[in-house]
Amino acid sequence: MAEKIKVLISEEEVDARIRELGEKISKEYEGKQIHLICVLKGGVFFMCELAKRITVPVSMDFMCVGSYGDGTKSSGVVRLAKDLDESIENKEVLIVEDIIDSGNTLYYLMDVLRQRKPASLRLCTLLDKPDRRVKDVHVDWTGFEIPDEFVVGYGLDYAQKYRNLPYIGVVEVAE
Ligand SMILES: O=P(O)(O)OC[C@H]1O[C@H](OP(=O)(O)OP(=O)(O)O)[C@H](O)[C@@H]1O
Ligand SMILES: Nc1nc2[nH]cnc2c(=O)[nH]1
Repeated sequence: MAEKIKVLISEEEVDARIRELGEKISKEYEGKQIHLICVLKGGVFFMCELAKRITVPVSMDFMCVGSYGDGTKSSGVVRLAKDLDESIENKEVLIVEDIIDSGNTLYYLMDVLRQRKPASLRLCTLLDKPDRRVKDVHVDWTGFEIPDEFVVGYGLDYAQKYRNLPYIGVVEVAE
């Protein structure tokens, strides 16, 4: 079975939108330092590009969580594989995620991080798939709302493949 990738959002569209988000976020945090938290593994490409477009000072840390394994459906159980290195107490925390789908991952993560008493806790996601939400999550900045399709690229994988695509695509399996 061969897999083909259909482009859903082009590299140029993604780049332009990340620039816009960087401007908006920089304005919102004027005079402050942002502590970016990247949700590994998928969030890493978006985090790097977004961080480069933010003009206020930033620090960053990384957390690794997962509930999908190699499949296309959330198991519903979020596993914390790597915690943050530093305390977030009194910091202006911005979580940077590649996608919010069922909401299970972010619901869990926001709950864990809120208990650590950051000065503020906000969320920026490159993609949002609102049709599949089972847990209510407040999103502060969204790159693109997308339909209910399993997407790859820009950090997003299908059985660990395709994370390195510079655009967002949908996997089509041809017999
Ligand atoms: O809203 P949800 O349904 O919880 O889905 C969103 C999560 O799914 C993906 O992570 P995944 O568990 O595939 O781990 P990965 O980033 O390491 O690929 C993605 O990076 C999000 O963290
Ligand atoms: N690769 C990938 N991971 C996801 N995790 C939650 N939704 C998705 C999706 O559409 N694609």
